[in-house]
Amino acid sequence: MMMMPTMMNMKPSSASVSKGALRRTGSPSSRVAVRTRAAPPPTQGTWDEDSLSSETEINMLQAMLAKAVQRKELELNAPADADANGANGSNGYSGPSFTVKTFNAISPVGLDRFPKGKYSVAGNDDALPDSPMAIMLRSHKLQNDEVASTVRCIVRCGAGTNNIPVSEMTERGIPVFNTPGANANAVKELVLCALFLAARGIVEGIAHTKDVINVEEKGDYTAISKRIEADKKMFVGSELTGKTLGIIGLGHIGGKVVEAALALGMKVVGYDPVLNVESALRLPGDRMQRVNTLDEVWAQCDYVSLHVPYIPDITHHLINADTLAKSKRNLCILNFARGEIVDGAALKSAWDSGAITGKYMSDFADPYLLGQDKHIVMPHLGASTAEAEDNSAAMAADTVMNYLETGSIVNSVNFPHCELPVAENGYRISIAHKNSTGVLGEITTYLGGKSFNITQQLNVSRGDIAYTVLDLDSDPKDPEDIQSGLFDACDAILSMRFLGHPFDNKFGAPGTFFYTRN
Ligand SMILES: NC(=O)c1ccc[n+]([C@@H]2O[C@H](COP(=O)([O-])OP(=O)(O)OC[C@H]3O[C@@H](n4cnc5c(N)ncnc54)[C@H](O)[C@@H]3O)[C@@H](O)[C@H]2O)c1
Ligand SMILES: O=C(O)[C@H](O)COP(=O)(O)O
Repeated sequence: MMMMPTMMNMKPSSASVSKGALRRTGSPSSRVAVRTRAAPPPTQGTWDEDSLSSETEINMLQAMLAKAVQRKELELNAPADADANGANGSNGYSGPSFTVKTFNAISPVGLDRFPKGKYSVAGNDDALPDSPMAIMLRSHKLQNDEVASTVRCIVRCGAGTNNIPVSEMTERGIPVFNTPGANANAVKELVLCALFLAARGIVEGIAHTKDVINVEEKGDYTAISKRIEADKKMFVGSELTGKTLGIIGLGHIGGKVVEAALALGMKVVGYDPVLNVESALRLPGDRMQRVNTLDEVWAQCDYVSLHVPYIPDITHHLINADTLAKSKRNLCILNFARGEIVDGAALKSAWDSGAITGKYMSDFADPYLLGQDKHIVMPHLGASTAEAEDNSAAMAADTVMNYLETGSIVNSVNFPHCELPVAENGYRISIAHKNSTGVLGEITTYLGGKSFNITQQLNVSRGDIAYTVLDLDSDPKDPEDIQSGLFDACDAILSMRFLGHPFDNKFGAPGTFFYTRN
C-alpha cells in the first residue's frame, strides 16, 4: 500500500507563528537537512484502493500534483545558458539559494538580474525550494499573513507603498523598500497627456465622432466631414500657455512635471512642506513660485497636479469641500498619485452646484464619480511603460540583493539608511531592534562575553526602529547559537540575520541563519 507523504510542506508561515515567540525561521543548511520528499507515485502492486478513503486519495493526488508542479517550475527556472554560467548553470554557485517571492507581473529585466542558482525567484511558494526570504511586488495589496516568518525584506517595484502594511512590517523588523524615481518619467508623460486632455475637448470630441456623428451619418463620408466641421464648436478648449499649474509634492514626479509645465509656458506654483534636499536641488527655484500654504495654491491655480504619497492621516482627502470652496471655478484636478487623496463626494457636489466646472483627470476610479463625464479616468497606467517597468524591477532586484547579501539598507520607507563597507575578514550579523536605550551595550556585552572581537559596527535609527550591523573578526562556528543567545540577552531585538562573510559567494556555508520574534 502507498505511504502518505509525512510532511507535505515544511515552510513556516506567519499565520502559524505565535507573536512573542522566539523563532529560528530558517537557515539554508538546516533547510536542506529538514526538507522532505513526497512519497513516490503508486506503482503497480502497491496500491490498495479499498483501504483508502476518498479524502486520503484526494490528499495523495494533491500532494503528487503539487510536487510535480514544483519540479516543473524548478526545471523552467533553470538557466538555459548552463555552459556560460558553469556546469550547473549557477555561476559556479552550489549552495542553497536565496528565495524571492513575487506578486504581480514584474519585468524580466529585473528578474534576470538575480544570478540563477544563487537566487530562486517565483510567484508561487511551491516553485521555491524554501519559504521566501524576500517579497517583490507592484500594486498587490499585501496582507500581513502573506508575509511568512522567514521574510526579511519587501521591495515595491515603484513608488507608492500604501499597498503594504508598513507599520506591521516595522514591528516585525522587516525593512520595506521602494524604487524612488524609477518610474517618474512615465508618470510625468501621462500627466502632460492629461493636461492636454483637460484643456481641450479631445476625449469628448473623439467620443462624439464615434458615437454620434458616425452613427447618425451612417458611414457617409461627405456627411461625416460636414458634421466634423459643424460640431467643432461644441468642443472649444483653452491653451495651457499662461495658465497656472499648482504642483503638490515636489519629489521625483512633481519635480519633472515642474520642468515640463514651464516648457509649455505655464506658471508653476509648488507646495511641499517636507521637501528633502536632493529634490529641492532638482527644482528650478528661480522659474517657479514655491508657497508655504495650500491656500496660496487654491487661490491662483487653474490646474492642480497631485504628487504626494497617500498617507491616511495626512494626505487623505487633501482635496475636499473646504479646499474646493477656496479654488478657482475652472479648476482642473490631475490625480496620478492615489484615488483616496481626492474627496469624490465633495467634488461631485461642487460640480452639481456649478462651484467647480473643470475636469478631474486620474488613473484611479472614485466611488462617487462613476459615470461622471467630467471625471476622465483611465486604467492605473502611470507607470505602465516598458521603460518604467524595466527600471523599477531592475532597481528593486539590486536593492533586494544588496540587503540580503550585505545587510545594507538603501531606499527603505521604514528603516534607516545603513551602509557599512565590507571588512576584509569580517563575519557579519545584522540586527533590527527597537530604538531603546542600552540595546547596543547588551549586544556588545553578550558578544564580548563569547570572546568575539567586533572589528566594525554601525548603529542607525529612524523613529522607533533601529538597525545595527556588526562585523566579527572570527567565524562563529555556530551562528544559530550566537543568535539565540543574543535574543535571550536583549529583549529589544526584533529580527536578526547572520550573513556569513559578505561577498564571498559562500552564502549558506556556514549559512545565513535568521531569527525573529514574530
Ligand atoms: N499613477 C501611477 O502609476 C503612479 C506611479 C508612481 C507614483 N505614483 C504615486 O505618486 C506618488 C509620488 O511619487 P514620487 O515618485 O514623486 O515620490 P517622491 O517620494 O519622490 O515625492 C513625493 C513628494 O511628496 C512630498 N510630500 C509628502 N507629504 C506631503 C504633503 N503632505 N504635502 C505636500 N507634499 C508632501 C514629499 O516631500 C516628496 O517630495 C507616490 O507616492 C505614488 O502614490 C503613482
Ligand atoms: O506607486 C507606483 O509606483 C505606481 O502606482 C505604479 O504602480 P504599478 O507598479 O502597479 O504600475
